[in-house]
Amino acid sequence: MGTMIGIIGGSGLYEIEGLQDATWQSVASPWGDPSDDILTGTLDGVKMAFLPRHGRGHVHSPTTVPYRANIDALKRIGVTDVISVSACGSFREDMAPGDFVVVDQFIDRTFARDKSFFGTGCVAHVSVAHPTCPRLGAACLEAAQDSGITVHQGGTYLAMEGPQFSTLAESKMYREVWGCDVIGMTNMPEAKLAREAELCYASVAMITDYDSWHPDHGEVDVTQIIATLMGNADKARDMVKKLPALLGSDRAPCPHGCDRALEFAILTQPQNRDAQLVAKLDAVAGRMLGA
Ligand SMILES: CSC[C@H]1O[C@H](OP(=O)(O)O)[C@H](O)[C@@H]1O
Ligand SMILES: Nc1ncnc2[nH]cnc12
Repeated sequence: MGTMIGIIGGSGLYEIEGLQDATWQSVASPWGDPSDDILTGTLDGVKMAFLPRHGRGHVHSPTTVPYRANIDALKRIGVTDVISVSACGSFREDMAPGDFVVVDQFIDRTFARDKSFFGTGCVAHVSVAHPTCPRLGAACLEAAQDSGITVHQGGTYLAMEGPQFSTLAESKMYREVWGCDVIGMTNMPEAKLAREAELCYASVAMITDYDSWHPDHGEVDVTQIIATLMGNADKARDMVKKLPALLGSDRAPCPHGCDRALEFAILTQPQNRDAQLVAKLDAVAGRMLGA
């Protein structure tokens, strides 16, 4: 099977440049409409897909991003590796605005989103102990370093519901008690859904601010975030351009098993499965369900 890199662009990253045969294509999903059309093309001989998470023109809030449709649509068009690029606040002095962090853990505090493709009539329990793919994360780290970006390896991302930013008390708790490194509003349930869909997933946080805990920086100011994002977006595009050469067009089975996550996860017996749900799972779990 060939590699197809899927980039989910967060706030400030609504398109990427340099794709050969670039086309915006509409992808229908049984899970609803994705955030936008998907830009497909080729870069250095590797197939690429780009989906702006909030839609072009920033239409979807973190709560209303159609996470299931997005992951389903990416898998449906053949994406094998998903890289999320997201604007994030920082809980660490040494992770400064302008820096990137290759996130490897999450704490999920979101509560108003559909978090699974599975449910009544087809129950599955996948492991998300290690929610990101180390192979893909390593490629992102190298791509960022090669682009001259100050990038940190590893970090815990607190996923909050939003859309309001954190209170000072929350910010201090996430930092001092829970030991989180960065905060954002969108990587959950995205990472969990990617695992259910047996896709490798890596997350690159572009630091835009110090959230509200920092005594010298006061509260989060979205105009400041946007200003930082404008500088970050070009860096993110540079990083993306380096990824195809690092990942290559031939794809071996994931050494960490991301592409086999459903192997022993589906508990509902074939005779007890809901036919409609099984049909909706054709792209996500067709390998296991034979749908
Ligand atoms: C523009 S500030 C808040 C907004 O930015 C982040 O979006 P994304 O993760 O898609 O880059 C954050 O999660 C909020 O949605
Ligand atoms: N401080 C912050 N909190 C949540 N999401 C963010 N996105 C960018 N900065 C953020």
